[in-house]
Amino acid sequence: MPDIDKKDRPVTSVTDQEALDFHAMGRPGKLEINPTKPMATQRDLSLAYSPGVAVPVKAIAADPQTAYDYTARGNMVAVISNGTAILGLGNLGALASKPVMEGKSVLFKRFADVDSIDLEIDTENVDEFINCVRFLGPSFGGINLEDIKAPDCFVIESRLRELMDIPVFHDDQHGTAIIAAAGLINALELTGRDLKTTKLVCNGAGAAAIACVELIKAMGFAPDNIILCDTKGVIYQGRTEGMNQWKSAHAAKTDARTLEEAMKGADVIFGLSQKGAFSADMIRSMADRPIIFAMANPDPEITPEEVARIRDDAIMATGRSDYPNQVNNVLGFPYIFRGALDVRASTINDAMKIAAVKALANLAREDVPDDVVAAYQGNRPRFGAQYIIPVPFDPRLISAIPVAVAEAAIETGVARKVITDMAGYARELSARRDPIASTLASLYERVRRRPKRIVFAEAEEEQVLRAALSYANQQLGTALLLGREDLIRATAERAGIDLNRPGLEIVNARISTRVDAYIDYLYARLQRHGYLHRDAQRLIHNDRNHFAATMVALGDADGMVTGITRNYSTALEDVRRCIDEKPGHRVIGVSLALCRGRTVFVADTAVHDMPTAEQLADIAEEAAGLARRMGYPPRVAMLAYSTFGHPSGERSERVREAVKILDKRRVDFEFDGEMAADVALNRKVMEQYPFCRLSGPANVLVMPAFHSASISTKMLQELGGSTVIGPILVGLDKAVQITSMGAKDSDIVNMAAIAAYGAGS
Ligand SMILES: NC(=O)C1=CN([C@@H]2O[C@H](COP(=O)(O)OP(=O)(O)OC[C@H]3O[C@@H](n4cnc5c(N)ncnc54)[C@H](OP(=O)(O)O)[C@@H]3O)[C@@H](O)[C@H]2O)C=CC1
Ligand SMILES: CC(=O)C(=O)O
Ligand SMILES: [Mg+2]
Repeated sequence: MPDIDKKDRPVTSVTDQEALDFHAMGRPGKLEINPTKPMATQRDLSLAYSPGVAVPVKAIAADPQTAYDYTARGNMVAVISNGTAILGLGNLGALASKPVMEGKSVLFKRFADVDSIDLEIDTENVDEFINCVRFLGPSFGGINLEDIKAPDCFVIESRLRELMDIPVFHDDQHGTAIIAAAGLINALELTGRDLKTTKLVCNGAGAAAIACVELIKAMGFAPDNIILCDTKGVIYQGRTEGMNQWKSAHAAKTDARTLEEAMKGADVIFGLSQKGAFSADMIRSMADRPIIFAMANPDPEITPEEVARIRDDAIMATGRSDYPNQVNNVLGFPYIFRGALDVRASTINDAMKIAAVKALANLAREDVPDDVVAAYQGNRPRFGAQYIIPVPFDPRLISAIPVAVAEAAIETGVARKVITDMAGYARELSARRDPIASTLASLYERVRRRPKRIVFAEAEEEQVLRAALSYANQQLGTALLLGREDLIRATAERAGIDLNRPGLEIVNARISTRVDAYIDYLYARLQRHGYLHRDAQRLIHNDRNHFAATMVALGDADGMVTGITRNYSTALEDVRRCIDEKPGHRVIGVSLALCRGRTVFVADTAVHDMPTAEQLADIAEEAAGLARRMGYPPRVAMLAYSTFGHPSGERSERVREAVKILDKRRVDFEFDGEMAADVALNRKVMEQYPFCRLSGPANVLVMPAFHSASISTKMLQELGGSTVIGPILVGLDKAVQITSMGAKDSDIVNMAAIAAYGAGS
């Protein structure tokens, strides 16, 4: 059934060195802590600390529930491990588990806006561990236990659940079980199987495996149809070696003694064990249309390619994000805790888990709406063998799962706060999620499906080489490294970059056979602009930007990225000598500012110094077009210092005029102005102008001039903690992106991917 062709193969998305560099870059690790209140003045200090802080102290002492109102507790989850079962890597200790735990904390924030901190506890003694965690209750709204080996994890979790009055949830058990159960329900439906008669083998009898088996039994799976295996083989009734009470509870009445024997004729196999545990023969021996969930991380028990070589009727899932059907607890824990925290649940009970299973399974069966297609690489997936479970970047997860979990908590009486307006709650949840991550992820995915040849015009620079390597490693296409070969090789050697890997090609301008064609092309364009033939020769021979842009213009590359060694406007002038604007378009720069869950497009941040009214209208059209292509229905605010005529002034006139021009052009997006930035961005302030035609806060801000665009985006970045991507060049006839000088390798690769996307991926 799965059609594993080239595009579905896992991309070796990162090298070991890249992973280390990523973690070491900037502030080491993946987390930092930021205050949520101003701490600038004497008054702030008096409120936040002594004497003001005494007031909430007394309020909490009088009524502990008010801790949810006056402290961060209600949105704070601890991710706690002792590192005894780190992914499928085994017991590597508390300290080594820190990157995974920081990662889980980041995922809490990224996907569900839950604040989270990792705590690594350096003991394998169960009692010590419990004692360490049990007293942390006042600090957190929930405890997410992670990567603790079985059977210790069962004792730890159940004792902590008794001792603490906040949710304690061992993610490897219940998170995994919830996702696996949701995927299984859908796979059974697709293969026409009945829960009660399906035969399942689960390889692994640890934390994840035992929880999966318990949950699916609770959902109606016949206990006699399940066989568990561990390193000693089948867990059968009467076995004594390597047993514990949790394994015994699931010991099967069977003559099978090995995994190989157990798998003969099985309908479903769960792998929650170790890399490579399933052989080709085992897969071959399964029933027709088998369901194979190889969930070990980072490497599955068997890969989808291996399965595809053996049979074509399987439904295949792994724990990885680089294959279809990712069965991984990342789909669960952020959202389950979100729902539990929002109703101040005292626990996460079975009803809440089953509600999450159903919500997840149902979501995969729903039609994927237009505004979500971006999360699915631009393709609209349909419920089927290659799509049994939503992808982690599906923006619907944030509203679907927490609502189901919160409702179940309220119904079962474990909620300490009742939400009555569930529809309003769902809307609030959606607003917590910033869609840019999905946008960028889907942009990368689209490029991966239609890879492009991108010239990296400054390939003698180390960060450009790193970006090129990352571009190739992520299978976005071929990175053409433009520069002097000896210098590129010297830089690569210094940086430890292997230039022989596929996807990297050096283009040595000096010996290129295309030089004459490039000179002729450039001379033909520039001869009536005061350039001699030898000027064109000089530009092609000596200037990387002209060479690269001409390569793109003549179709020898799909796009280019430059900007590290030359300021933006100079690089743009170089490019414009070689490439025109797209007919009917205007070249502008648009910056994406991502701030506190919001994304705004700011234009023009690159080209027009003091645009005329006509040019402002063009800028609005170009920026709205980009926003729409990136999945945001544009709401354009034409910004000025004044709002709808007040205070009046000559500088706002241009902006008012631009609005009239857009009216005349009958453009197909929302726009209004002139207005000040607070009116554009703040719903409450906008409500003071009931005639304003924007249906909500603007997401495209057209600035009255280059200086205001540039100053405001840079201030957002430096003072507002925003991430700013761009300026992204739009309106050119070919795909060219220019980074800022000194951009990091990750910025450069983003721009290269945006160029590749612009080239028609
Ligand atoms: N996709 C996902 O979301 C998740 C995947 N996992 C993966 O599941 C695996 C197990 O994790 P977890 O349950 O936390 O770890 P545990 O340490 O609690 O359990 C590991 C279990 O796997 C068994 N096992 C190990 N190697 C083999 C093998 N070659 N054949 C049969 N059984 C084997 C062990 O057997 P024994 O009892 O004999 O020692 C043990 O029962 C890991 O690879 C992990 O990455 C875990 C959580 C989530
Ligand atoms: C995904 C996860 O939690 C694990 O593999 O342990
Ligand atoms: Mg884990």
